[in-house]
Amino acid sequence: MTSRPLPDGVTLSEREGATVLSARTHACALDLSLSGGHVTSWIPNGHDETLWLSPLTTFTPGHHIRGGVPLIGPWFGRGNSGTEEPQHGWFRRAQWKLASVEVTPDGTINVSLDLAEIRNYPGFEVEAARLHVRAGATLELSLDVTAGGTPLDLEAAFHTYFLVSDVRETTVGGLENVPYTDAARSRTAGLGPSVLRFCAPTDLVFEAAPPLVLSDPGAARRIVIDQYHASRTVVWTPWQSDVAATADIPDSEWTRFVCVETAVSEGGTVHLAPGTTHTLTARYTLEHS
Ligand SMILES: O=P(O)(O)OC[C@H]1O[C@@H](O)[C@H](O)[C@@H](O)[C@@H]1O
Repeated sequence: MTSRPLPDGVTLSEREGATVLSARTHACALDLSLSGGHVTSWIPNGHDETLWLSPLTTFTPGHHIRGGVPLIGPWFGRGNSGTEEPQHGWFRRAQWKLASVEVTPDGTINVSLDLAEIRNYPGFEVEAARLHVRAGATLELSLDVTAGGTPLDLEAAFHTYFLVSDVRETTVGGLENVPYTDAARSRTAGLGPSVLRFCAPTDLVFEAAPPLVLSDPGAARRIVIDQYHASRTVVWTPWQSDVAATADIPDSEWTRFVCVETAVSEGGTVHLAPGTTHTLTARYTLEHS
């Protein structure tokens, strides 16, 4: 961004070498790191924290942050080939730069970040990417990805870690009869239940991205998840049995989050002609229940 002054309530600070933007307005509090283009906290006025952030995470540039909203792309997991490195692509490890920030009279914060570090991997030529964050009573995230000079089979996701009081009590509605593959169980196929509950490690890839409701009765709240230009919803929790496999999640924290990911991935790839752009959007709205 130019050297224009930041709006009232918006500050930039440094954490472990990363630049962190914090905004405090009468509509919400928002924190995001320019390393990874990563939203780490959103607290709409009248509610508690929405996003889980690992107490063991690092913000160090070049690594990825555990928790918040990791930006996945330009491939998901190990990609269509099954062999891409690093896992979940490089957007979440790259440096992003502040393109603009404004606060509207109602306290909504609009931030745009541009991908500042294009990495070259054969078959994944990215010309540009921009993240738009609109945070107030709702949080809306849009990721524009533009293909480079060759066609791009794009995979991308908002890999959002929602803070819940207990994953064992948490449910997800909106996936009834949606076909899924179960990545935790040899990719067996199934159909989503009317209400998805958690009782084991879960890694379900649903073949649609409908509106969802994440219910957290312990916190007496619901989170409405609206998804646009997405083809997949991924629901993940390592559960108690698998949490130790992820070094930057304390073993005791497994009950405290569930990932509901708005994605174009795993059979739902977007085929982009050179120079064309796809925009993936997720919007979160909190309701007291
Ligand atoms: O540890 P990572 O790379 O952030 O991935 C966490 C999880 O992310 C999910 O999206 C995947 O479906 C899981 O298979 C994976 O374990």
